[in-house]
Amino acid sequence: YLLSSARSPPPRPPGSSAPNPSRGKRGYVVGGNWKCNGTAASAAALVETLNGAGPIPENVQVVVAVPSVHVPLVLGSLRSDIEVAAQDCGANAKCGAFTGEIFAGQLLDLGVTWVVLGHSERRAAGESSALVADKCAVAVKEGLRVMLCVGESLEEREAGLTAQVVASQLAPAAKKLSKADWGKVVIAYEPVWAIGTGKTATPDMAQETHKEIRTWMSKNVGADVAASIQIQYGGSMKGANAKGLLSKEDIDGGLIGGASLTADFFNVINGVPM
Ligand SMILES: O=C(CO)COP(=O)(O)O
Repeated sequence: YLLSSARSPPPRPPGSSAPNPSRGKRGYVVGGNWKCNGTAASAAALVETLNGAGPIPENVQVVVAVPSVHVPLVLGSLRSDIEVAAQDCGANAKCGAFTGEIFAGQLLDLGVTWVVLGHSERRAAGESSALVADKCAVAVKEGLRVMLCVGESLEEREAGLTAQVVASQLAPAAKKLSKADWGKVVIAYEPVWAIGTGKTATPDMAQETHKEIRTWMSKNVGADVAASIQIQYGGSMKGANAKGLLSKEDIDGGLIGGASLTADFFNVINGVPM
């Protein structure tokens, strides 16, 4: 697939947010998931808000996941130190007769550098972890970076199944992806009960699951990958609660829904420890 990126390359290569010496090699990734919100006019206004917000700290990589229909508008107008993600892509490994799908290579062709995969709202619409893993493999092969979302329901948490659920969501990806592929992946831990509900996991609850994810990755993919992979927290994260979450050892950023549609997104970004 011929790539002719419409956007000049981002100033920082993927994955190169500056390290914080106290946390090994990992910098932070803060994603804004706009979900299925907005019009062309409101997307343009949000771009203006982001363009006018202050500088981004050295140790943070910022990405916004915008509705596919708004990708060209955002790529053409957004400040170049924020990267652009799609919210999904197809499992098809090429262009062709796949009505309604978007091939990962088509996203790269536009200048999109990331894709969110396996969001709970897509899983609720019927996506299996096996399908999500297939999509991850195609996306990474084409050169996209992936935010791979996992997370348990309230029922599962109350039954003590959180660690098992996230492991089962990661397992098919672990079968499909090589260690090098994992270098292109960020895991977003998003407990379903915290998404859009105003109920945030406490920093300690989130840290516990992030640590379990890292331990699982160490056993099932490799200690090196586990040590370097960035794990974002998502679920009612906003400026007011970001600092507490981001101060935790295994929380390497956030994936922000509602608050990413407002200037509060930058309060999350600025909540990252220096
Ligand atoms: O789903 C989310 C990000 O992907 C989180 O959404 P909220 O921040 O609106 O809870």
